Amino acid sequence: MKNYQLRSSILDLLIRTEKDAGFSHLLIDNEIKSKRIEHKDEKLLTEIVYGTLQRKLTLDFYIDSFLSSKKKIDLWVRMLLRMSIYQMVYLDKVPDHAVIHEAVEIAKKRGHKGIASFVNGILRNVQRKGVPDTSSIKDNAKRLSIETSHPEWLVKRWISEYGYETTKEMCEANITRKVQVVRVQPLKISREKAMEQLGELGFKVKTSDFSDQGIIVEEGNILTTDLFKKGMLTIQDQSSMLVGEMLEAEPNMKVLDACSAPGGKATHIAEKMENKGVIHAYDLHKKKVNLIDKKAKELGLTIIDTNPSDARNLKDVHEVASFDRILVDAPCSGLGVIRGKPEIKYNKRESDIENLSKIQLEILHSIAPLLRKGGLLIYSTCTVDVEENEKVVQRFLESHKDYEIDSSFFENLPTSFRQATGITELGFQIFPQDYQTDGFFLTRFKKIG
Ligand SMILES: C[S@@+](CC[C@H](N)C(=O)[O-])C[C@H]1O[C@@H](n2cnc3c(N)ncnc32)[C@H](O)[C@@H]1O
Repeated sequence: MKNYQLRSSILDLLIRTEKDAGFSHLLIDNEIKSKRIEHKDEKLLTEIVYGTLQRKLTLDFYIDSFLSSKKKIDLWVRMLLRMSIYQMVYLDKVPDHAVIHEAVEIAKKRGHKGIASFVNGILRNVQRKGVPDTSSIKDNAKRLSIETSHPEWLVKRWISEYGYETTKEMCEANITRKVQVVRVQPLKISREKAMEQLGELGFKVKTSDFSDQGIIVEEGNILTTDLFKKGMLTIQDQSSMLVGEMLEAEPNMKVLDACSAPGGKATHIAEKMENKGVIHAYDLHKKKVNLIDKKAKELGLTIIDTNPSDARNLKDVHEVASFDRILVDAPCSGLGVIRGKPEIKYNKRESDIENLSKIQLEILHSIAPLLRKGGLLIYSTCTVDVEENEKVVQRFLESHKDYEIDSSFFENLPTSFRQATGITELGFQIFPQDYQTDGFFLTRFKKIG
């Protein structure tokens, strides 16, 4: 693909992520498939799209410092400037003069000579003077917000919840690249054998500490392998694999997965159960539930019984005390997965958090009677926020005296995590900077009454 076409595709993709609030990883996948982007270009495209999105606020700070007045610029022009400055400042793959040349060509074709000369002017300034220094910004939250491209409300919120140092580390981790991690389907292939085969194909792999099924892929795209196509591997972040491990579901148990789509954890649990017993899996809509069926089919798992339902209505569907294990992997603000889905940090509002924590608690309240005495319930989210995590757990315990935090949860954690910074008496907050995973929260309750 010609440089011009590639840059044009990148620009279109970036505009779509902004306009449609689309998920960047899905848009990138579609773009790669639909335009048959060559392998060498695929890497560059992914790098520029993610990098530009991850650093949007920082790049806007740079752009605005070169504008003479509060000049309003069209979205596509701003996007073109963002992606060009991103390449000039953070990548050394393409020389600055080539980046500027391509940007000016695009500006000429999509706009007119005036816009081309405006784009040229700003980019030449960046080339000559460099980007402005942020160290003079005195306010810690504001500086961190600009330097790491997180909205100021979020930085302030995290500082008040976790302190400045942890927040800084978290924001910095969120602008690094996400590593690919896969889970082996152990009923089809052992982890050792899968790693051996991946090694032979030239992949750089290592084992995960989170799950005996996890493989970290340091280099190479797993989606193209036969192992993946034949359902021997599936993509799953390490922190989310910890749920399947800690639920301790055994063959022939009856399990409830109340918020299940797209089925990453349900299929993991089915593997742990050796595909024996039953998992009742729910999500809000048929379309979502179909995703669980699709994943189960790909992996050759047959014990997941799926149905659309609001988890808050399940107490009318199932008998009291009828489940051995329950998973509530709740809908959440997703602030733990910002590294892989940078658009989340720009689209979320602080008011969403309050609303979500209400729903999370309602789901827990309504499914609580369904667990049998002695059974285990995991509550998890892919977010980093006290309101949605520890506070929901605390409120649930206050109103359910028949439940307690299962202390063996902490003892059963893999040894390397037992002293983790995010462990409290209410659960385990995994920060994205701690193990290069998604940010994630999980805790395990035991029913005692
Ligand atoms: C974090 S995701 C679940 C991920 C899934 N457990 C996995 O491992 O693939 C949360 C899910 O909850 C669903 N959801 C939201 N509100 C719900 C509700 N009231 N009842 C059931 N599911 C709900 C969302 O559609 C979303 O698919």
